[in-house]
Amino acid sequence: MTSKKKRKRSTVERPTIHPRNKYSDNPPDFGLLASLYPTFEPFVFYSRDGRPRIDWTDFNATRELTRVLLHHDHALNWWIPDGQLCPTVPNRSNYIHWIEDLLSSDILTNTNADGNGDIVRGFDIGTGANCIYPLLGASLLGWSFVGSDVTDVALEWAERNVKNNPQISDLIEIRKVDNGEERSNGQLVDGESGTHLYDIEAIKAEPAPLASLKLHSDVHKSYHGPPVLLGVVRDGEKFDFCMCNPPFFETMEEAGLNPKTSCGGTPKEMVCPGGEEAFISRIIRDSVQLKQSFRWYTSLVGRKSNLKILISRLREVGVTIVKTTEFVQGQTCRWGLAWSFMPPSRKIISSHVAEKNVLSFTLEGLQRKYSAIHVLESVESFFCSAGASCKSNASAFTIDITASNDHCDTILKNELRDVDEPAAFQYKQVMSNASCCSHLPLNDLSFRISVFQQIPGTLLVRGSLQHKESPAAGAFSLMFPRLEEFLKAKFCREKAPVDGFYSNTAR
Ligand SMILES: C[S@@+](CC[C@H](N)C(=O)[O-])C[C@H]1O[C@@H](n2cnc3c(N)ncnc32)[C@H](O)[C@@H]1O
Repeated sequence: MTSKKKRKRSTVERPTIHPRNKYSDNPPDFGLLASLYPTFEPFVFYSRDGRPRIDWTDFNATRELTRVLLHHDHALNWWIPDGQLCPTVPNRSNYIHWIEDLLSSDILTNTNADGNGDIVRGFDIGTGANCIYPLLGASLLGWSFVGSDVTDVALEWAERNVKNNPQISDLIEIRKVDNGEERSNGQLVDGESGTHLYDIEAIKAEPAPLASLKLHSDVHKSYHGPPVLLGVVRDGEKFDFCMCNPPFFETMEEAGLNPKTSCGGTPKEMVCPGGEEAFISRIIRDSVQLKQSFRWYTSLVGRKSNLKILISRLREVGVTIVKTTEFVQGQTCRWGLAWSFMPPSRKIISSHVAEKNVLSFTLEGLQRKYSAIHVLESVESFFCSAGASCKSNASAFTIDITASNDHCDTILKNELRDVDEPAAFQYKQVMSNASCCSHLPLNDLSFRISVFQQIPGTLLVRGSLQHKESPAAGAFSLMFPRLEEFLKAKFCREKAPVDGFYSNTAR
């Protein structure tokens, strides 16, 4: 086995996780679970360093892991049929804890859905056969749920998973979404036609006149599928929140199958026309009608470019608040998006300064021959060529960089000579460069660049400043766009479709 293939267990490699997550201090111990659960034991093997592992590309192994974790740590009985989307328990728990944070924050006036301050009531849009969010929310926090879905298999298995847990079954209702043509609130709905945690944005949106529900951005992607909230939420119902892990993709090819994991997922679970942008836009449109029926509307978002589009839609419809968070899960990054129409209970102060400490961009439409490791090497050459010190961790896909004032100055004063020369990457001096920064603060700048795979052909590059209060933070903000420019020029020059996967940088 090469050294690259050896994956070291370290705090960097472990998914960053919510501090209240059961697994934040105690990641699942496969060895212990194998000794306790004979059905799990055949899936565990030991690598040369003696650590117990499972084959993440084996659906049966990931499903059995989820089953034993839910049993061992949450006292839940659970199962799904072959091929259905298999949730990872630590990751799904992060979303639950983020909602818990939203509900307990003093951002909104603190009246809960049932008005008596007791039971939290949630709505899980597309609960799936696995019914994971209601099961976790009910067992961890005593929340009650309506879990909706459209497919027979999801409804049947979600019901089974609820009934097999009598201790919480009273808390969960599985609700069928009619897949036919129906009218709701006067709208025709088409029938047939998918850590750490920290806020990256907290904005108080300006209410906009709602003369029409037609959004400017509707020209991009629209949803033509079964009802989502409108027509599913009943008259007079109130909820504290809704949550959703939407069908992310527009086609099954786009969904690809991450060769590193096998979490299953049928086309009906993973795909919807218009992908997540269209699906979440429908939730937004429904929320405009349902307004204060929910205190918080939330959804997962799989692509950062969509997050930006969706935030601008929310600004258009006059929500009172938008919150976002980033869920880092191994090499995958997802975002949480939350909004409300409730009056905020206090003035929200923009976390603008904090945002500058974490910057990111996506590289979309990567040519097939390139992977995260090539991007990582180029990041290294970008900074090393300016003299900065770089310590890379290929297994965690990160590079820690320390740059002096002079190194930053070199980067900011220069432009790329030829991005096709990766090995001998050079800078060309441009003395008249207007954006150069020759009077940077003297402290060294330390930051980490991480590369995450989002979906096949799309990588997320994230830079995080190690010392948030560093006086050199401004230099970091100036250098990062240079890195983006460099990597995009090198890796995303070809915008042609690659195996059915299209770049959407122009959106
Ligand atoms: C990505 S899966 C999420 C399943 C589960 N919540 C999880 O996180 O593993 C998306 C689910 O949404 C369901 N779905 C698609 N359109 C829907 C709609 N209009 N209303 C409710 N569920 C829908 C699919 O059947 C699928 O079960």
